[in-house]
Amino acid sequence: MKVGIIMGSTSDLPVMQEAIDILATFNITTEVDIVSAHRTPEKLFDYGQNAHTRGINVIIAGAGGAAHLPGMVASLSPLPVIGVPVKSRNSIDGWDSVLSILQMPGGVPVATVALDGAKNAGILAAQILGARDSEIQKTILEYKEGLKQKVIEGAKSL
Ligand SMILES: Nc1c(C(=O)O)ncn1[C@@H]1O[C@H](COP(=O)(O)O)[C@@H](O)[C@H]1O
Repeated sequence: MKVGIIMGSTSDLPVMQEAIDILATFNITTEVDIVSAHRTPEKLFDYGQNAHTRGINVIIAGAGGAAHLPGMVASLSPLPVIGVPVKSRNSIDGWDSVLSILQMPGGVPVATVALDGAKNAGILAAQILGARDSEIQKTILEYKEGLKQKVIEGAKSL
């Protein structure tokens, strides 16, 4: 089981690192790459058409600005694509990225997380894999238990 994590630019890495990190804590293998629909269109086509043949099960795609990367990958790949809108430099407060990833036409879904929500993208990818892998699902249940305990402990310290 492997998650492919792609982003439009190395400048997205500080945000996308959170997806890489959370998947590492779940012991899920990731393959990280920079792919841009605008700047490396041939690489985008190759990635979208072949990711599923290379053993990738879910794709997380992050991009800022006119964020065409997640939607274009979704148009080419049979895999589930999770889109991460990134609030990049010169963005219109991140709305440019949010809307261009969220508002996909019918037939080509991208599961869009919150602005800079790479951590949730990683968790969602793990949950998708966990639907078919009981070990991963167990890890997710433990993670959820940890969240619950933190809230309970926090409430006790009030
Ligand atoms: N949205 C896209 C795509 C794409 O969608 O193909 N390629 C790069 N970008 C975005 O441009 C922003 C600025 O990139 P630079 O920092 O490299 O100028 C980044 O957030 C990137 O995701």
